Amino acid sequence: MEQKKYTLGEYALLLENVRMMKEFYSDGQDDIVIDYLTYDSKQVTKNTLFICKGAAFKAEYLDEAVEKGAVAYVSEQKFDTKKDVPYLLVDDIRKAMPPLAEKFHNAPWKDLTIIGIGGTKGKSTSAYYMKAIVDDYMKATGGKESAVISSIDIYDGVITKESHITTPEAVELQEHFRHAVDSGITFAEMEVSSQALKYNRVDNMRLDVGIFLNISEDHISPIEHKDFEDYFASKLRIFASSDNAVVNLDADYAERILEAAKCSKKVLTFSIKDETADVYGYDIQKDGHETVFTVRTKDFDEEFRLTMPGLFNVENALAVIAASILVGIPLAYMKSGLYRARSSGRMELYASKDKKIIAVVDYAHNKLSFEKLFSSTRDEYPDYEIVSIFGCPGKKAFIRRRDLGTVAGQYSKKVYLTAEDPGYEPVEDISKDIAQYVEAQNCPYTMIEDRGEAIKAAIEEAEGKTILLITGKGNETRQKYGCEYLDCKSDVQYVKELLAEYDARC
Ligand SMILES: CC(=O)N[C@H]1[C@@H](OP(=O)(O)OP(=O)(O)OC[C@H]2O[C@@H](n3ccc(=O)[nH]c3=O)[C@H](O)[C@@H]2O)O[C@H](CO)[C@@H](O)[C@@H]1O[C@H](C)C(=O)N[C@@H](C)C(=O)N[C@H](CCC(=O)O)C(=O)O
Ligand SMILES: Nc1ncnc2c1ncn2[C@@H]1O[C@H](COP(=O)(O)OP(=O)(O)OP(=O)(O)O)[C@@H](O)[C@H]1O
Repeated sequence: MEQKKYTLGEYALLLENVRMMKEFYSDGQDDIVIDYLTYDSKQVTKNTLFICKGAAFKAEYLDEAVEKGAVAYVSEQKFDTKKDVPYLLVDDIRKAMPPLAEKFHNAPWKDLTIIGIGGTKGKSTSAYYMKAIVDDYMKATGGKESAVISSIDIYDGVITKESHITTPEAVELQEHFRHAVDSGITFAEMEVSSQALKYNRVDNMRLDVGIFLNISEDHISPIEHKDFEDYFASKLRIFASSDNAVVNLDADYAERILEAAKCSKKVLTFSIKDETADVYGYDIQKDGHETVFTVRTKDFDEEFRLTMPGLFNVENALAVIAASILVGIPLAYMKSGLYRARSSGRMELYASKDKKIIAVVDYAHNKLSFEKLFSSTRDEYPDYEIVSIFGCPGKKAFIRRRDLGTVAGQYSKKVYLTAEDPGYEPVEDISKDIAQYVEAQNCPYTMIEDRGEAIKAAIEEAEGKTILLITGKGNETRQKYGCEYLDCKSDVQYVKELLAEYDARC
């Protein structure tokens, strides 16, 4: 469908109306129609309104943009461009992007039911649980597969791609929503990161439901959040954008989360501990590889099943059951969707033919997820000894080295320390940092930089029934070394190949 386009003057008026405009220089070109909006000079085409933003922005990007067809730029400062071009100066470019993006794409979010998912851990898993439920409902009612914006991948009806960021900038976000609406899609699930909330990526749109899963110390570093309060306060901002809210009563700081959620029209709580929760999960048991649990709400008291391992996933399931209730999805689709739901690179389980080795590829990489993963594995597989294989990223979230080393050391028979996006830091230095905490738990360890070699050694050296927890990379096929992303096999690929070799040997 052809979208309505606006003139430079109309964008200027918008910024004036929302009191963001500092200075407008039109050079008499108010009536020029804007055909494209971007902050990346490489993407500029004819009649683009170009956004200058970011710490790494250079004046030469603007010159390149003008050369390629930008007819005006929005910026916090004036640039001495090679060619004279109109400009719109604003105080805060991050705040200015969402209204511009919303107008350029004609507010597509208004035509979608959007479920936003926030929290330290479980966002991607819950997004795919929600998607499975919505898509079962859509299939039964003749609707289109829902759109999803997650840290794993993005689907919007037009684009399917691996993600590089959890929550895109408003310019891309609204473009994905526009694609979805134009493709006839009516539902979207999206992860809402703390960075997105801090840096206004989800301004100028509403979530039909905002889910708050949990909060634990993470993402604190010079390039993310300066401290826990900044991280937590950013996460709580999800409710300011949500019509309805879902809150985990079992989360740390639940009272403060509930207080913040009060600005939403309706709040549904969930819990596996508190019977008074609106969505109460109880009787959680294993039935073979399946997790069985019962859910009590004011309208039903029903058994659900998850085929994806991980007892902690019951919490993610309760969250999306609450969201499904809020958007009116019938019970049958909650059940069928959750039964088949999967999340790529999360709790993917592979066993050797003799069942002596189970390899779990998972994405746990902070304290909260490590504690949940290791304790849940001990409960779900009591006959197996845990051996873990993981690393930590270079130059960020330093606290993880202590937390992961300690938790893994507590639960594991042996730890293999390996590469996980080392960036500019030598893997050996990162591994040594983690190793001191593993050692403090009297747990033996080995340092093997190559992930494939580390997994291979763990399989070859396994004694008795062993469950390998291979964490932190999921299904990713790239490792960050320096500023380069180098192609590599995913942990899933390594596990499949190495278990096949093991089976052939036995
Ligand atoms: C703090 C923050 O929001 N940073 C994001 C932000 O960077 P920025 O605005 O500073 O821009 P920049 O990277 O300095 O680049 C400068 C500008 O030059 C432009 N450019 C660059 C090259 C060129 O040739 N031409 C050109 O026009 C770029 O398009 C960009 O606009 O905009 C960039 C996209 O333009 C993002 O990639 C970047 O995320 C960085 C890489 C990042 O790692 N962010 C993490 C911390 C993050 O957001 N993580 C959360 C998950 C964590 C959580 O749960 O909170 C997430 O949502 O992914
Ligand atoms: N509700 C939960 N509580 C704690 N840990 C969880 C929960 N759900 C999943 N996990 C663990 O956290 C890992 C990451 O899960 P997931 O990718 O769903 O979270 P996320 O919030 O998207 O994470 P990230 O912000 O790192 O992308 C999983 O592999 C699992 O080990």
